[in-house]
Amino acid sequence: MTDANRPLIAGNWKMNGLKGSAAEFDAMLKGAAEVAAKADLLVCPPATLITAFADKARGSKVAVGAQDCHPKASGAHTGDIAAEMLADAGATAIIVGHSERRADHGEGDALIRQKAEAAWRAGVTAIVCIGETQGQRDAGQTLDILRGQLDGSLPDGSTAANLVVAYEPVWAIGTGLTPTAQDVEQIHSFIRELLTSRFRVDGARMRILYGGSVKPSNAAELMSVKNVNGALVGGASLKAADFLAIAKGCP
Ligand SMILES: O=C(CO)COP(=O)(O)O
Repeated sequence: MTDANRPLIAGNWKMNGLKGSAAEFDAMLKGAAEVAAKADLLVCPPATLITAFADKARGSKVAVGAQDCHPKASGAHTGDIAAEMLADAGATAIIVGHSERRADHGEGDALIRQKAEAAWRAGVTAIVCIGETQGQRDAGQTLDILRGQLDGSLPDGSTAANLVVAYEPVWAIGTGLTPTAQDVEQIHSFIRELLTSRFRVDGARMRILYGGSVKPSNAAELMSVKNVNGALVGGASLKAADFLAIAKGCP
């Protein structure tokens, strides 16, 4: 069941992890069965670890994903990785449009939409990230920014099965700050309205994850907010105990 009725707890390891991190991933695999009733689990390690992790995870309750892809399937793009390569390595989902890529690599909505389509072409789910910066929030632009990012980066043809939206306020990432539950509810319901008006039944069933300083201590509160259908977890996804505790916090 890949829809809003079942939470997804996704770990984004960002640029962290060496071969030695396999022990932490093993601990996640070991504990996964215990939390499987609560949520689907996805771990997105750096690309260098996808093959090894996917091999380990085969037949387990943990899926393995990637953090970015190139829009094209192959060609002269030194250093880039195609969605097809990630799928071949064992990834079943690809994060696209993370704010760190929007900021570090100047990625815009049109490119992110192409990357989401590339994920589909490779047969995997696209996890599209959106979120406002502190400056945009202070200027009262949050909803306009989110509307623009959703309109621009979600392809036509998005369904509850092939696309997940992750709302990650940039000011909450890695800072220990989180919006209040009321703010999260307001923003997720705004996102839900936009998804439903554009994608109809699929928009109503699409998962909307919250991301930004999710920890075991705040997971239960955030995950019980209406229209929060899981979490995209950065720092706390690097430790099996924390990652599993966040999944346990799902209602
Ligand atoms: O960016 C994030 C996940 O993609 C969130 O990171 P933190 O959980 O470390 O704040």
